[in-house]
Amino acid sequence: MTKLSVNINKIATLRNARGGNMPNVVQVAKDVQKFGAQGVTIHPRPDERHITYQDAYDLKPVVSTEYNIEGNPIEKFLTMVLELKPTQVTLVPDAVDAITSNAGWDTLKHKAYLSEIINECKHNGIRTSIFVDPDLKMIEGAAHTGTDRIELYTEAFAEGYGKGDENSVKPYKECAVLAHSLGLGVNAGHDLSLENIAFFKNSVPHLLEVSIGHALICESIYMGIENVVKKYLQKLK
Ligand SMILES: CC(=O)[C@@H](O)[C@H](O)COP(=O)(O)O
Ligand SMILES: NCC(=O)COP(=O)(O)O
Repeated sequence: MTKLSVNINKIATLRNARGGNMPNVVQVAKDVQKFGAQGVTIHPRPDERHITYQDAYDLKPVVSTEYNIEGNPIEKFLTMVLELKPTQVTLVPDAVDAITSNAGWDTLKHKAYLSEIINECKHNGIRTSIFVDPDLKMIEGAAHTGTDRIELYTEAFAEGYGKGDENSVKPYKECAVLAHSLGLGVNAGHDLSLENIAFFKNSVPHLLEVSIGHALICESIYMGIENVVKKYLQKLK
């Protein structure tokens, strides 16, 4: 079984459009867990354009499943993570002005930097994961940082698969096999959807967790969030 962690960034995007509290991100986090999701993911960005740092604190008491906080480990982010002690922190090298995450870490170039942060998080009882492109060299580099897990950046797969190229999953399969052999847990995320998740899950071994947000919320507009969460759970069995 692969766990589903629902990324609720887009619920906050909608809320922020009017400045009130509708939809309520805390209530949505409670509900997706009630519908069966095994985790809640947030990715607060420095400009707080969707999930805010305050949301991260407000969500802590209601996330009874796995709480996964993603982000670039700038000082403010790291302070918050060390205070909140979520189940998992996923380190993502996103630029301040990036519209969304668009690359994984260069784990060779940033080995010392990542190792230091990972060590600190692990000392505080937080599981660590680092966002990486499906590149065998980056997986080997990740193993040398001491991280518990990697998160495979799945945009290239989603794009290729969407155009009918089933071979786009091959590098992910190879990276997952290597990561597992090196003792790393394997997560994945970005642009996964009801269209591509079953193929990805059935092709990539050792997949512990997927975090899905953008497509899941879009699909929920038409099908309802309870129904959509349950459809993902069915495909991830
Ligand atoms: C790390 C990652 O893959 C992202 O998908 C991210 O967590 C989503 O962030 P946005 O909601 O800001 O696009
Ligand atoms: N880590 C990926 C994530 O949380 C959600 O990405 P997306 O489904 O919003 O592209």
